[in-house]
Amino acid sequence: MNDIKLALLGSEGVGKSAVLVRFLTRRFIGEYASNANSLYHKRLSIDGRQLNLEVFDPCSQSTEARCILEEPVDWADGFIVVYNISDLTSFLNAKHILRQIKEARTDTCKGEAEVPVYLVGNKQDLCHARQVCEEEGRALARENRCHFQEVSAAEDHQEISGLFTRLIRQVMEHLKHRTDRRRYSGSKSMAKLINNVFGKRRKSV
Ligand SMILES: Nc1nc2c(ncn2[C@@H]2O[C@H](COP(=O)(O)OP(=O)(O)OP(=O)(O)O)[C@@H](O)[C@H]2O)c(=O)[nH]1
Repeated sequence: MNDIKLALLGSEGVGKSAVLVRFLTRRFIGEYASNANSLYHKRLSIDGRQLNLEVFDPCSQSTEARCILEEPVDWADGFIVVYNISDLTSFLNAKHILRQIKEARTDTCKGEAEVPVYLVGNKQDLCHARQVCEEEGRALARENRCHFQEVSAAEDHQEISGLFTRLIRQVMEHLKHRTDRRRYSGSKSMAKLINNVFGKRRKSV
């Protein structure tokens, strides 16, 4: 059984939990308690392979989450960086996060292929209030050599399911070719890191 670890990053209120819950449950839930970091678990099968998926959804309100990239960036096998297309500040923050991931990974994983990252512009249904055009998102993704997609967690399941599946496939490929496996395991698992640093809150969906 493969273990796949993903982290969702982005500004407060961009819809990280909404995107994740759409993928995990197919439902859109309007409001989430968002005062704690969460680790979600799901078993799934992709291309006939059984996977244990763990997704870290940090609470961006917590001061701890702001420095989340400083410590456990090495934990995740792949990242989803989310911004809100109707909020330019969240896009600028996504840019900053992409840079942080790149820098952290360059320092710790020299010589390895780049970690798979998906840049996601959420709240596409709010295009009447759009502050970031699709081309800007695409260009930022190109610059950072990552995938890009605009979605609406409020309105669509298909696109979100598709993007998670593509990212997971890419992660499986990446792990297969990774020579120096630096993944945390056992006592250094993310669950323990989160429990130690942020307090316990784990979810199964
Ligand atoms: N219109 C619209 N609203 C959305 C969409 N996705 C999320 N929202 C709303 O945006 C707000 C924030 O969503 P969350 O999923 O809690 O955002 P988050 O990024 O997890 O927020 P933090 O946990 O505070 O960092 C909620 O009111 C959601 O209902 C979307 O695609 N369209």
